[in-house]
Amino acid sequence: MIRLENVSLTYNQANTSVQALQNVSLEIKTGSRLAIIGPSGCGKSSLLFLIAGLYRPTSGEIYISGQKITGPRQETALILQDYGLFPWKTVWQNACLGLEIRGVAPSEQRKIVGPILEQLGLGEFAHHYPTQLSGGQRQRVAIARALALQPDLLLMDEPLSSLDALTRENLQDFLLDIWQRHGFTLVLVTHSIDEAAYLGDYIAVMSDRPGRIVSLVENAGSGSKNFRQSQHFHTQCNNLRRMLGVGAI
Ligand SMILES: Nc1ncnc2c1ncn2[C@@H]1O[C@H](COP(=O)(O)OP(=O)(O)OP(=O)(O)O)[C@@H](O)[C@H]1O
Repeated sequence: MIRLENVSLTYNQANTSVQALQNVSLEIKTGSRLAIIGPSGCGKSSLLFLIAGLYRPTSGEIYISGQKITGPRQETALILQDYGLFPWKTVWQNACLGLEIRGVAPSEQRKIVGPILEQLGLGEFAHHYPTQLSGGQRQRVAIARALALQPDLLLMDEPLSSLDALTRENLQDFLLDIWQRHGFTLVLVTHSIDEAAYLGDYIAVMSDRPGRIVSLVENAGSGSKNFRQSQHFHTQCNNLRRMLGVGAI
């Protein structure tokens, strides 16, 4: 269980202060998929960085499995929008990076990363560089790098936003598949109403800045591949659209 208790965050800079989040309280069940959606600048990424332990709340507390978060934890993986791949490293080297930083021996890295690249359909691209890959393949390398760390919590910030619609839908299915196989908790920030409704078994809808959770929507039925074609999916998208206000994001 991930628990946020009255979390607020204010960025203080030289002469200005910006309150990004205000009294966010939220419980995320272990093994669930939470999609966070809200207007641009409402504090979604900030919330993700707080859960990752990269930022500290100005007030309030965050607990993961009962442990108060005071910094990054080994079992949390974070994937950013630009994927964070090093262009001068191959797919294999990029996928091994997290393990290398943790000092895992190369022989062990091979045992962990080999099967993951195969599973993600990247086996034959192991010696390619990121510039030689499509956007969808790059995203899968970033996922491979995260999975190599065997996370129990995967945080993703707008992971699919730069991809074309078809690749995006394929990767959404792919993400569900990976989630089913690996059983981590998934917390995903997205601008896309469809994506939130397709991927989240819970959807946290945020207000304008300072961001608050205005609604936590249960999204029964999501997680199956034919959900996108269902009436329930379209109803859910319309509900979210109403909550966010047309043109709000
Ligand atoms: N490091 C920072 N220093 C100062 N202000 C920041 C910092 N990071 C974010 N902010 C401000 O905090 C607010 C929330 O930003 P954040 O990136 O969390 O929002 P977001 O909902 O993820 O935005 P978007 O949907 O546009 O990506 C914004 O007003 C932003 O300008």
